[in-house]
Amino acid sequence: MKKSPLTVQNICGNEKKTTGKEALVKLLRWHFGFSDFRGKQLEAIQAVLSGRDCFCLMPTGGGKSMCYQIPALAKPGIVLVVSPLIALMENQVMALKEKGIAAEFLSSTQTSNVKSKIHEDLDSGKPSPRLLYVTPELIATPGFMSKLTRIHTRGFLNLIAIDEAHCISTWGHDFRPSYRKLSSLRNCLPDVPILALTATAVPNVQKDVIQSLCLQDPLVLKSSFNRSNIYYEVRYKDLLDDAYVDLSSVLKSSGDVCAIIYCLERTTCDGLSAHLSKNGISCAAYHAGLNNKLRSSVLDDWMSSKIQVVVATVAFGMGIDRKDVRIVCHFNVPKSMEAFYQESGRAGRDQLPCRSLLYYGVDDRKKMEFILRSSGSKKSESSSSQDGLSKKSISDFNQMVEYCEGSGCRRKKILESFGEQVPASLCKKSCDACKHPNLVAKYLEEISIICTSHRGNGISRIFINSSADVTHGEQFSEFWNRDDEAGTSEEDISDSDDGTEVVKSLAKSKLSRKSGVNDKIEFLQRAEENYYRNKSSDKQVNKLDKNAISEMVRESSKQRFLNALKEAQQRLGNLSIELEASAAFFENECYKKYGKSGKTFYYSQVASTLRWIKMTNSSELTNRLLSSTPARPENTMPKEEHPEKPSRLLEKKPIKYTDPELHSNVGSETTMCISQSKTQNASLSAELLAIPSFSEFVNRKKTKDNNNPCKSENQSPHSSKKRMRLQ
Ligand SMILES: Nc1ncnc2c1ncn2[C@@H]1O[C@H](COP(=O)(O)OP(=O)(O)OP(=O)(O)O)[C@@H](O)[C@H]1O
Ligand SMILES: [Mg+2]
Repeated sequence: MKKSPLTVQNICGNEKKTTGKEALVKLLRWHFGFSDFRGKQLEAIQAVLSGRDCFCLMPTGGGKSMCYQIPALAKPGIVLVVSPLIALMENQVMALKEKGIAAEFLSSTQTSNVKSKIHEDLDSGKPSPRLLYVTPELIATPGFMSKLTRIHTRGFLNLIAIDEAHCISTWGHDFRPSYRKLSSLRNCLPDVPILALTATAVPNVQKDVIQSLCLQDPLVLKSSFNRSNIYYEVRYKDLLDDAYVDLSSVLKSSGDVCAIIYCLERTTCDGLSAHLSKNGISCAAYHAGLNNKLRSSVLDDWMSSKIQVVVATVAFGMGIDRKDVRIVCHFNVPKSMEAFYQESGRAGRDQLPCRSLLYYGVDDRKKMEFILRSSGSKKSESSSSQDGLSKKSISDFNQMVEYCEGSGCRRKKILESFGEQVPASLCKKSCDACKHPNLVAKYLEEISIICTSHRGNGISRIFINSSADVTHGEQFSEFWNRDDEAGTSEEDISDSDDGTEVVKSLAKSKLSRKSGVNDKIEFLQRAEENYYRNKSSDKQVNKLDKNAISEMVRESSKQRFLNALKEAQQRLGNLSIELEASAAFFENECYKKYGKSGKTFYYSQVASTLRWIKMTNSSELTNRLLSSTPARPENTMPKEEHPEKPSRLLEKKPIKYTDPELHSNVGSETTMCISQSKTQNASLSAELLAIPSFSEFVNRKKTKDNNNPCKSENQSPHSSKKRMRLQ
């Protein structure tokens, strides 16, 4: 229901009282129905109403818009709002109009008829909009700047609000060159207060924003970045049989909840959206490849709950405000912690519990690294200062990798990346690493095996596959910074810019064939697209690939076994074993078991065997090496698979030792002299303990540590580190 406008003058009749809390709360209740201000809203509002500049850092969903919407209602005149996305402006203006608040926006998407009506109104003796939303590009045009100056001279311009102000900083994660031109606002309109708002600014970005906008003695308001109602979780694609199926069942089991799924590429959006729809989930794709009409209709349908799930590229980002988003899923790893924070911040804006789910894949990581490096070389070609930026984007991305691959509280990692030091207890088990530490430690162990094997591979697989023909790819990612924006024309700006930029940059490199570097980049971009297109186009091959354990992975596992055995040898003192052959033996055991199950099973076997080696005692280890695995006909096993028979794994000289640990395991006091006789092997193998599963391992370990605290303190640094991770 629309309400008639209420100004502070109506309430108080007295200009002096208009910035008092009581009057402002009345405005808030009347127009927005909220009982009180949140966080630092009131301080920001009072500062700007008193004519002071203000820099306001509030978390995503914290209510920054209110900091300029209330001032717009408190005084006659106009609040100018600079916003980076047309979709965002449209959205806010529509919501304000529904509340009976006069608001307009100016953008290239409007018809000239609509635009000229707004301009006429602005030129009139009494302009009607209380809030006028514009793009930074429009501000940069001389015509519009003189219009603003005229409005100001007539005493109608109360405040300039720069929303998503981090876009002004080249160090910000979503830099927009057009934002830099906003510095002219202070020169042309020196006495109009400026309010800069952002949710994502590390300290040097904050400084940059304040300097670039020439804020004078601003009131700096900072709130914690913590989004306590978001539960953070990472799922590992490499450990899942099918991430599509997994996501689909997560969504189904969560009920018909509202969700945003972010993907790197448009083709993934389309494919995933089709998959989810087939599984009965109400969803649609949203990306820059769709025309404006279709995009608006998807946004409208989603905002009005006609559809619950949007599968989108980052074109669907900053400022999107549907209150009841319960799940934000990143189906590909984002490029930086700031981007991740912004996007996951779309969840739970009603302050109710919600979930951030990130699907992390080692291939995705490699792909992002590749793109960041390629875009870095492209940039450094034009300007050496860009080189620093490309290094920065890689180090920004590394924070995201650490978020996924590192152990410890995810919330703490997010907050620390913004320079906020917090105790781990702050999380209150609201991330997977705090809630299920053992499980997450297990996943991380398995992932580290996969990562090692990828590292062993040297340069990205993309390069290996890049000899394929050049594709005229339609598969674009939309995460690029917007620093390639071509001109200052307002026409350049829309929320589809991301996609346009990629098209432009590809086109550019096509044109400048003379440049060797450009050629290379173009080739690599295409090769990369080709690689991923091929990868997703052939489902059959894909399925086979998914379960294949490459020689490289096997080699890397052997290497890990070798390292673990070396450590065990040091830890256990007098253990004489053939290291290389034993490593091959353990790897082969895992590989044979994998034959029966999937790739995940292999990784999990390798991980649990490694854990076992790291914690086991001499006798268990020796017995394991002496044991024959159940006989397998010689001809079914390729020779190179099992180069060493178990009997050759122990060094030739007999070792005499007494191990008290063995007593508890085999139930009798044993002083044993190992020989390699087959008979003896057979009798020993009957007494062998199986390599424990992960939960058995943890429980056994807990019991051991409880029984013998001194011993656990004396363990090697490596095992103590692991113990910390498991607890
Ligand atoms: N004082 C308040 N009490 C209750 N709800 C509020 C209050 N202020 C704002 N909100 C609501 O909080 C939600 C988030 O507000 P808003 O869109 O302004 O967040 P934001 O800080 O701009 O976030 P982002 O950085 O993600 O754009 C909105 O739905 C808004 O209506
Ligand atoms: Mg906002």
